[in-house]
Amino acid sequence: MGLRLHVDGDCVRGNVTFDDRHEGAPGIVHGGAIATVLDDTLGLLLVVLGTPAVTANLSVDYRAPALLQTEMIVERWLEQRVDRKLHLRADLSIDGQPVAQARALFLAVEVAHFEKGGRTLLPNWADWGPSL
Ligand SMILES: CCCCCCCCCC(=O)SCCNC(=O)CCNC(=O)[C@H](O)C(C)(C)COP(=O)(O)OP(=O)(O)OC[C@H]1O[C@@H](n2cnc3c(N)ncnc32)[C@H](O)[C@@H]1OP(=O)(O)O
Repeated sequence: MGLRLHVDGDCVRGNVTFDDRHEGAPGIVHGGAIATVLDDTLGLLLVVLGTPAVTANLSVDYRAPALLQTEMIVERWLEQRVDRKLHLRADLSIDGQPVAQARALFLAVEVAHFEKGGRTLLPNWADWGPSL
């Protein structure tokens, strides 16, 4: 998806441009592709926050048609943390106009949680960022 991310204080920002592979309705990005970007890229925010965590719940408000071949801005930040529960936001916009807005509940886990996937893991969570 050509996603480029950078850290800006406690916020992670990035640019993404969807192409024909991500088409849903004619000329419009599939909602599942949008949800994937909003969910999956929250991973870098978790590295910034220093907290391994996984998505427990994700809800997306689709506010305007997301056009193919159009650069969009993705922004993610922590809204609130209560014990293991991280309430995160992720927004997608074009020229400052909202396209999609996600609210997610992530639950903090031990890095060992990811061993269930059977991959060899980097032991230090802070080193996971570049793998995005
Ligand atoms: C840079 C690289 C980064 C790589 C990692 C990035 C992560 C990418 C994001 C993902 O896409 S992760 C993949 C999709 N998600 C998952 O695979 C998660 C699958 N679910 C689980 O593994 C477990 O359900 C989970 C760890 C989320 C929770 O199990 P736990 O046994 O640890 O918690 P528990 O069920 O006891 O619930 C703890 C609290 O959270 C609440 N809770 C759990 N699931 C909830 C839910 N879905 N909605 C609302 N609340 C929920 C639950 O009610 C409870 O509240 P209280 O403490 O107040 O009683």
